[in-house]
Amino acid sequence: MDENESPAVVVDGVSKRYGDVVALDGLSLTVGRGELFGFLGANGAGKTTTIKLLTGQRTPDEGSVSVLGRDPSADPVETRRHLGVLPEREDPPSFMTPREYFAFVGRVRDIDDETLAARIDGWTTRFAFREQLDTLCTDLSRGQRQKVMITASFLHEPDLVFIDEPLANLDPVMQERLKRFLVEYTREDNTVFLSTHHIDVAEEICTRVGILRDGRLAEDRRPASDDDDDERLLDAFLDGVAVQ
Ligand SMILES: Nc1ncnc2c1ncn2[C@@H]1O[C@H](COP(=O)(O)OP(=O)(O)OP(=O)(O)O)[C@@H](O)[C@H]1O
Repeated sequence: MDENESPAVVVDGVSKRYGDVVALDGLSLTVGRGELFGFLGANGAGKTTTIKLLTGQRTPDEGSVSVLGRDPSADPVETRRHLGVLPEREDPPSFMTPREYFAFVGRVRDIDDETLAARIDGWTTRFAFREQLDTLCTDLSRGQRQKVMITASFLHEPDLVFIDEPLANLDPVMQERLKRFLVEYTREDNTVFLSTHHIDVAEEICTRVGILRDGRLAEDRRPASDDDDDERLLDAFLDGVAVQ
């Protein structure tokens, strides 16, 4: 299959252990191009592990993964050129300003100066942080640092973006703007793989949702809309969890 026709993400029978801990146990999952895929699961369910496998930071013990038709561990640097990644709990370099950090990202991702300037302008407008562009990242608030990280992960407008809990630390207005952006971005046939605990957000914006449980995909479905009788996502999530 041509790389441009292959699904955005394929996980095929993947198992991953850390010592005695079984993080993934025969996980299979396919995400098509243009989907806004919500990846849900309890703490420790294996969401971050899955993203690490898909971004070439780990290799499966069994099974295989492919992103955009490529094996990410075979050539992680080349694969990453086509991906955006917003890792959980990561900050921009404390010793750089956002402008310097974006210039660095622009250089390694081959973005020309004019395009880079236009994209930075778009993101600083969307997230209202133009005035912080020349402040050292160490002096930014947590939400401001999160805005910088989100901007950096989308700067090269990759075909596929993995974002882990992107709404963390954003105020409600910024959350709304990011949600709208994600919907628009995937309408242009880009794919977003959104790992989150915000079930309401997944229900609101995702085109498909997977719930990870016991290292496998327990649910793979469209979110319920207000006018249908499908089980709500929260109920589907709670079905597999012993609530005390
Ligand atoms: N480097 C590691 N060494 C040992 N165990 C690990 C390591 N990374 C993850 N694990 C274990 O693997 C399991 C899956 O962890 P993972 O971080 O993938 O879960 P998660 O779904 O992202 O959780 P959360 O929602 O809490 O972020 C957990 O039991 C975790 O303790």
